[in-house]
Amino acid sequence: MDSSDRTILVTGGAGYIGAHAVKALEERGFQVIILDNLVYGHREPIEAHLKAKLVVGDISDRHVLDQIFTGTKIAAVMHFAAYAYVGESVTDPAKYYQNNVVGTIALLDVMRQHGVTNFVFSSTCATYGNPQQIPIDENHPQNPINPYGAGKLVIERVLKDYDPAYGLKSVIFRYFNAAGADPDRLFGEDHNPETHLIPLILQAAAGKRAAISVFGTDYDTPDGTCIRDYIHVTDLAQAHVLGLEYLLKHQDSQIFNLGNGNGFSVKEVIDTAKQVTGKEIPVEECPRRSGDPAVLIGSSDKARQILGWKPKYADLNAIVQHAWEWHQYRHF
Ligand SMILES: NC(=O)c1ccc[n+]([C@@H]2O[C@H](COP(=O)([O-])OP(=O)(O)OC[C@H]3O[C@@H](n4cnc5c(N)ncnc54)[C@H](O)[C@@H]3O)[C@@H](O)[C@H]2O)c1
Ligand SMILES: O=c1ccn([C@@H]2O[C@H](COP(=O)(O)OP(=O)(O)O[C@H]3O[C@H](CO)[C@H](O)[C@H](O)[C@H]3O)[C@@H](O)[C@H]2O)c(=O)[nH]1
Repeated sequence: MDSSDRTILVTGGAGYIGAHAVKALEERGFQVIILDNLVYGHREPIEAHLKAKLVVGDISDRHVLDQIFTGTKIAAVMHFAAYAYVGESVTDPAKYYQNNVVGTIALLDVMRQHGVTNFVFSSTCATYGNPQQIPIDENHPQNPINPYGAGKLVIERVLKDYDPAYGLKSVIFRYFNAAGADPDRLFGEDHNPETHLIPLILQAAAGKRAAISVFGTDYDTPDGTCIRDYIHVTDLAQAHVLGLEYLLKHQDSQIFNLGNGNGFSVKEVIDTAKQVTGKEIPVEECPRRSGDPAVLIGSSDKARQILGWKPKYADLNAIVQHAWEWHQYRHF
């Protein structure tokens, strides 16, 4: 790999996980072009804190993609761009299949035309559906229970078929619950609307919302609330750099879970946030949210063994602490 082979196209790089990944790529000496339509992404922190060139455009815009691939030799595409609201995917599945499936296939078509054959894909533990055993490893059956997970699974299948047919090599990451923020406070989780547990708890701690709703207290878990595997976004970003380097070196398609292998209940996350923030966090007990499995915990042994990935911030305290610092000190 010479220096001209170190430019990576990062779609969705102005979003939550994408921005952290671009930071990690730049720290590792990669050049980055971000393609983001800014429907959910944020321009300001990208332009303030990253060297990457931001192209504002859509993954399904063939013209924009042609310009990017013609202008620069792209070693790989890291594909974060997608819609990611599970609930909305149930009420408006067309929006999800159009963007996450049709849009991704359009991107893959243009890559093929330009001879770009390395692809890193953001998949999700939502492709597994209701777990048959815990922890979930990569061989667990995949039976998604919502259109968001189903669409991600379609792309996993497309990638499986494109490898032998077109030589398209991919690393697929199935994330568990991405959380936390950049320890240097440059980026954080800034979804609008926000649906994820930790940022909503911190909004309640900051007095920006009246209370945190706890969706279900009658699950078959020790305290009756759902258990999830929270993974620090900086550790996710690091895994992407390792996955990319593995792909470029070995030209070998792989699938990896990314989680910590530890589960925390909703009540435990709220208790941790109380300790970290020193604030009262009003709680409102609510009915279950439809489609939520009681427990989701992943085994990431494969990523540890093959990629040498070691999460640096596996402790829930650090995850919540970094998220809280970013909430308090954010500039944008
Ligand atoms: N957040 C999680 O816990 C989680 C878990 C599993 C998988 N994922 C996946 O990780 C990826 C990133 O998630 P995130 O939480 O950072 O979401 P995000 O919404 O913060 O980032 C997605 C980015 O993609 C951009 N985008 C969407 N559609 C686009 C299009 N057609 N063209 C160009 N840009 C487009 C958005 O503007 C946004 O900046 C997604 O693919 C998501 O499905 C996220
Ligand atoms: O206000 C809230 C928000 C969430 N929860 C609970 O907190 C847990 C975590 O919920 P999140 O919405 O933060 O995340 P999910 O577990 O729904 O995450 C799923 O959706 C994500 C997409 O946003 C990713 O795909 C991820 O891999 C997938 O597990 C769930 O038990 C949920 O019921 C609450 O009790 N109150």
